[in-house]
Amino acid sequence: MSEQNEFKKHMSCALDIGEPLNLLASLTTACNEGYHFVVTKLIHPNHERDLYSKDAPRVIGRTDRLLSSNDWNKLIVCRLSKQFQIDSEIENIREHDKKLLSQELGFACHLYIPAILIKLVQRDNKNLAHLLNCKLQAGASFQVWVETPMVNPAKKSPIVNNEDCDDIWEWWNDFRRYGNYHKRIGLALVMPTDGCMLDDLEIKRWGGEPVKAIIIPTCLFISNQHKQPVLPRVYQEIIKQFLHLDVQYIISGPRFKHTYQQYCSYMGYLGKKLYDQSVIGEFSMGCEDFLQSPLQPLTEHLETPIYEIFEKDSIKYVLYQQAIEKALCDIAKNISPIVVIVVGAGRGPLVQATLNASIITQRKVKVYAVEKNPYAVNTLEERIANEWNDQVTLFNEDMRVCEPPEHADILVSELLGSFGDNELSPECLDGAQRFLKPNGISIPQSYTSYLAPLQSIKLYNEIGMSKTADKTLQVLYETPYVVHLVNAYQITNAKDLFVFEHPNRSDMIINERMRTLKFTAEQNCVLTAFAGFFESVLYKDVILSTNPVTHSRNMVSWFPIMFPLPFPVQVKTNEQIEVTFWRAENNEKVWYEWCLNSPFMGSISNIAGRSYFIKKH
Ligand SMILES: C[S@@+](CC[C@H](N)C(=O)[O-])C[C@H]1O[C@@H](n2cnc3c(N)ncnc32)[C@H](O)[C@@H]1O
Repeated sequence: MSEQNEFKKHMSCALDIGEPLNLLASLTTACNEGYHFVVTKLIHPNHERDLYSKDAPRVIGRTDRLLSSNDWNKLIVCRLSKQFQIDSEIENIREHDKKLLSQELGFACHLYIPAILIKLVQRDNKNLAHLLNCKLQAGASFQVWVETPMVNPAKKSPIVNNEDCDDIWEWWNDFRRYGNYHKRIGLALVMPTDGCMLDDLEIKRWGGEPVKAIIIPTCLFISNQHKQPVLPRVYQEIIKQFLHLDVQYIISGPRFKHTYQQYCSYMGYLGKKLYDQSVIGEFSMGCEDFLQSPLQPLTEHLETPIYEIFEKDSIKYVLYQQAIEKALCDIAKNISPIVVIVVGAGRGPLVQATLNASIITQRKVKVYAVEKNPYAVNTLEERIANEWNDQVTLFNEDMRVCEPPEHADILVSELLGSFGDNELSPECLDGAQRFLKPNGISIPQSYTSYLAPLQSIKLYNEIGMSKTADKTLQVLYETPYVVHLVNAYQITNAKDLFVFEHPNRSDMIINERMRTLKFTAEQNCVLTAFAGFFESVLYKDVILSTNPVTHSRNMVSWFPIMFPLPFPVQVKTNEQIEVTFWRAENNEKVWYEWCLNSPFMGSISNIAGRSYFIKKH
């Protein structure tokens, strides 16, 4: 494991030190106990502020010389001194609190505090949103962490009926909508003190929100047999859901049977334990929510690191080998050797899988490898000479024009992109099937793209932030991205979209497609994009899948593809999300277009492939 991964395994933990009289002493103690930063009130409890009387003290809080600016910026997250009623209907209260809050936010800016914590105490927080967004617009550098219970506390009250019991997510959703989903407004979720109240759907939706911190009340810790603090399994499961998000953990509340140091070292231990349990994590660590352009292997030669990553995914090759074994067994016994042509052979793993399958099934094979990348061919030449004893014949050509000396019983390829057909597997295999015998087998036999509606405010913002001089926002929001989705909520299960079968024996081969899909939202949420996956039938019952519900276990080769929407769309429970997708082509290129029909009628994204397309040559 790389050093960076080791580093990522470390949970960043903060201690909520309340309102200490001696900030420096409390900070030093917390740091010595292993905490990375502290949460405290910015305003010293001894400083009562009065904005109206003439001889009111001018002192706002502690002197900034108490800490270096670097320490203020790295070690202190602030709570506001009180719950400001800036959305009060009473003007005097509203204006008074607005002045105090403005002063406090100004002081936070002055100190270069990295984040401030605020609480929402009612549904309507328009004025608070207005003030905070003004500060952010005016250049305030802090993040705003909205402290929100994971479960609405009102839900637990026997006297509140369901209609009165607003979903706390709605408060948050309204608040950040006022600020147009500002990238510096995030969440500090408070762990429920009654774990059973949290349902799976709610947790998943929080997973698609910009969660910056998780607050763990000290009352949640219990003692293990060594009298050390531990979190009950139900809370560990919650932490697991947020493990790969970049969140900080804040320990808050009085200590009971344990020391704050013990809480901190337990969190360190828990982080390591949970990371060690997540198998997929090791491969994809460091790629979380990172927007990548889909590969164009047809027109751009892949490089060594990419082939290396492919080849690390043993599961993919195990599945291919199983499919080749089954296909070899199905070929008539009188055919020997069986001609297998591996098209797009890369550095040879599927050639190797074919030779392995030949040994296992005891069916003699003659293998041709077709690869257009001259640098990968270099490797294939070396393997033919040193590993494969001239059992393999190589063609350094495009499969669409290559003329092998004999026709194939089996045509093996892996030209699949994150959306199945998006690296032009259909076009390549349609070109290559000329040299497949009339009853020959293609592995894969088919692949189907899958689509699911997605909520990810983080990724929505990331796209906007990737703006450069040569890419307009319109281009960025109608380009698909390959992305390891972490800070995202898949709103419903994916549905199948486009199917491609090989060999394609129809008289007229058409790889253009158009289809409309409908999904039903299970809860109120925000639609920001569509996620794309694929399922491929390699041969008979050997399936390779990236669709979450059928995902090939431990396979890591493909991250999902994401088709963004130009702006977030609010969706209500049971509302229909309807989208139309096109796969279109001309002589030069293939591209997708997509259009939201419901709950909001959008315009067509990527018309004529103006922002994104896949080159054919
Ligand atoms: C996704 S990689 C798979 C490589 C290898 N088979 C594996 O599984 O690791 C696809 C390979 O097909 C090659 N390729 C793509 N289109 C091709 C074409 N039209 N003709 C020949 N090779 C092609 C690429 O250069 C690349 O090496």
